[in-house]
Amino acid sequence: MTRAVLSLGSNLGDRLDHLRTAVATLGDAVLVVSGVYETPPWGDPDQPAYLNAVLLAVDPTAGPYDWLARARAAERAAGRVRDPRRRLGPRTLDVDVIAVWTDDDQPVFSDDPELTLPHPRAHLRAFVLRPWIDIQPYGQLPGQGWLTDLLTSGPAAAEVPELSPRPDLPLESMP
Ligand SMILES: Nc1ncnc2c1ncn2[C@@H]1O[C@H](COP(=O)(O)OP(=O)(O)OP(=O)(O)O)[C@@H](O)[C@H]1O
Ligand SMILES: Nc1nc2c(c(=O)[nH]1)N=C(CO)CN2
Repeated sequence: MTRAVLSLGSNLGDRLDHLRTAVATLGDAVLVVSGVYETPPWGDPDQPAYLNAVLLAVDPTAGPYDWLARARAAERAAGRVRDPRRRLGPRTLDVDVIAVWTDDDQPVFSDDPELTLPHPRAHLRAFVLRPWIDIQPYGQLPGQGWLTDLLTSGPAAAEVPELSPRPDLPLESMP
């Protein structure tokens, strides 16, 4: 399995630093990183605004569960503490596995609660789709369709105007 789209989110502490920790932890597998967006909290409104970004990672040796393990390692590196009473509550870093493709470019589908693929709520989240389309303008969310369609007429479309691009917060260091 080679290719994965991962989403990054942070709304506690030094948010940009936490996103950078995720990119650094994923290391050489990272192919391209989106710009950063400031986004209102989704699903649990009583918490600070998030910084969100999406990245495309490639590693011929990584299977789907390796991407999950790397996502969890990045969250640990950013000191994430889980609050079991608040599933969508604030966090230093959240790294979700949005979708994975095999060597021959076939999307992976899984209904394992430990790793559901594609991520079951990705199509509802402008904070995932908007940064993703920056790095893959012709991208598709497997099982849901074109990113362009999801962003213009899907359930996430209404939230797009609430996202603020933050070009002043680059995730990757300039050459
Ligand atoms: N595609 C996926 N990416 C990340 N975690 C997943 C995925 N599918 C299932 N999980 C499982 O979801 C559980 C909860 O993960 P987490 O606490 O990061 O959820 P969350 O980020 O708060 O909520 P959401 O999944 O809605 O973004 C984890 O135990 C993980 O194994
Ligand atoms: N804007 C925004 N809202 C969220 C986010 C997130 O990354 N961005 N993550 C959540 C839990 O996964 C819950 N709500």
